[in-house]
Amino acid sequence: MGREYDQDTTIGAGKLRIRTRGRAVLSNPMTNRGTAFTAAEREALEIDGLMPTGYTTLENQTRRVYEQYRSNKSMLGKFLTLNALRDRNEVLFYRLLSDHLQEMLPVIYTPTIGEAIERFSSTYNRPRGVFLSIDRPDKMEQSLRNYGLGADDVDLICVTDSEGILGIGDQGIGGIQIAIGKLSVYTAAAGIHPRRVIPVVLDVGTDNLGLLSSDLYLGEPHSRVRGERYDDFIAQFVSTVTELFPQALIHWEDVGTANAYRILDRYKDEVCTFNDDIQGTAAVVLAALLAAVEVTGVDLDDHRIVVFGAGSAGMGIASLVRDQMLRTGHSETEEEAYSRFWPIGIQGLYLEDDHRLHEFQKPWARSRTDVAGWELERPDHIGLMDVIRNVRPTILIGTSTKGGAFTREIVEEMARHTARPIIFPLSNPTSRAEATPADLLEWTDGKALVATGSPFDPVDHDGVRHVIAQSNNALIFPGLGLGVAACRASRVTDGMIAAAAQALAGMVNTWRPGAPLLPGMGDLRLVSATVAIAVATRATEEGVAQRPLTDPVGQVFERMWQPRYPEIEAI
Ligand SMILES: NC(=O)C1=CN([C@@H]2O[C@H](COP(=O)(O)OP(=O)(O)OC[C@H]3O[C@@H](n4cnc5c(N)ncnc54)[C@H](O)[C@@H]3O)[C@@H](O)[C@H]2O)C=CC1
Ligand SMILES: CC(=O)C(=O)O
Ligand SMILES: [Mg+2]
Repeated sequence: MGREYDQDTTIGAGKLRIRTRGRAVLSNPMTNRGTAFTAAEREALEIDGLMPTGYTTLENQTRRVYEQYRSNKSMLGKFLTLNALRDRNEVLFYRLLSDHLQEMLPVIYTPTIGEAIERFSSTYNRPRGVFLSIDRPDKMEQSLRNYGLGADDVDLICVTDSEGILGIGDQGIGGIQIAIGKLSVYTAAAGIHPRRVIPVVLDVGTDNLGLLSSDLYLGEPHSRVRGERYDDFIAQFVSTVTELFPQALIHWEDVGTANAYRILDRYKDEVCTFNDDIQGTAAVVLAALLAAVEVTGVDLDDHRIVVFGAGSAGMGIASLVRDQMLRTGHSETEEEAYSRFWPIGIQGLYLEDDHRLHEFQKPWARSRTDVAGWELERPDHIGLMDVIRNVRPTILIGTSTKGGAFTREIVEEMARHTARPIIFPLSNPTSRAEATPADLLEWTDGKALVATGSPFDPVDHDGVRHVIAQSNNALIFPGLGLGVAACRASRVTDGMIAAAAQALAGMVNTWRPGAPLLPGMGDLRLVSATVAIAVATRATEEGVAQRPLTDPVGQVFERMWQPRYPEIEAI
């Protein structure tokens, strides 16, 4: 038996050929268009009489569902309303989202998605995505096939093992929502076709005791599997998806620190893959830093950078900034570039003899001689305040998950030694942000150059309106995915990540006091297309593009799916 419908998903919206009739047409979100079916379509699809006779255009439907959306009082209510709409009518969902991207991004993405993930099992009503259990490896291939997509039908697979969801840690099976959320952003921002993607959660258990002790928890009810069995499961996943969907880009999301770099290093030269928290974040933050550094008038190489929370995201940022210093600055050796960074984790400043450091963190650790003679608040611990006092940093990056860590005392101490302190509290969701922009601007008398991970309102200080850049990897990953799809890149190279950062940096204009350090989320479609063109161009230059790029602008725009009702043919 064939599928319920057929759609050419390779270019534009394509033509929708529908095989089913009657109520089945209305219960499939990809074929249903509610009262926007014309009289002729209603007759051909045998749905006459199954809805009111009135006809509504997509524009009017969008106005109607927007009113329904606005009537929700809570953010989670808005999230659930949007989810229900997507389950009814996917084109209408994306049309609404695209028309109100800036307003709705905080609902389908950070911060609201954090709450939706935490409450996944208790608010569950219908499945979306693929759930793969470590206890049933024999079912992996069939589960992926059951999703119903063929070898050439998939551009993107977003996968998480849920150990490090945003800043809220291990969320077990609920992590599927971050994969779904990221893929929604790919579609809304970059026009990746919603039927050419697969969200996946790798259920390897959870160490979250709250979830394990709940009767409603829907994941494997045991602690997180680690070691060889975990690695074998990841290897099986990578080989199964590359065999089933050879054109798909594998996007890793919110994998725990101990595994994120290992997985990336193991597979990045073998398959088309990237880690969003490490590489996507690095690219967006580099772009924001380049804008901030320009405002300070001090070369990037001459800044002293504290990375507070030097895990996946923090070390990814440091690596890309280091590469930028080596490529364009006056740092001649790696040692010189490394010497600009001061990484801090939960145990304090990273030191060379700290056996708790992961392999990827070791090159960043400071030597004991670097800190000899420092006056410390506590003799056995080098904390953030100690580093601020002794190093006098000019840039402070927060990727620690520790809400409120950048206190007034710390920020005032930093501001004492630098004219324009660059301070990026990047942790998500909002409750985890290391500081709020309003506080940072007040404590520095309007001098701080600020970017955040979750959205914040503008801040008025001393007659200047400071528009706060949201330095979130959402400004990068959609364009990266689109660029890879447009030229069929076989790998995601470091050069492609750097090209994405440079393209984004090129869109920033900071001449006006208080101007944001990055484009706004309302411009996400333009940003994503610009990033995609740069990525596809670099992939071609580096010889990893499998499709000739004769017309980069045309080839990228041609691939951007638009939320419109395609022409219908009843077959
Ligand atoms: N704005 C953006 O686009 C992105 C933001 N993030 C945010 O960054 C945060 C970290 O994410 P990942 O790097 O993926 O997590 P991770 O778990 O890999 O890294 C967290 C790091 O913070 C350190 N840390 C934890 N508690 C600390 C404390 N009290 N004091 C000092 N250091 C502490 C840990 O030692 C670890 O090195 C999350 O809140 C996440 O939402 C992550 C990716 C992108
Ligand atoms: C934005 C993102 O990827 C995170 O907070 O983990
Ligand atoms: Mg993430």
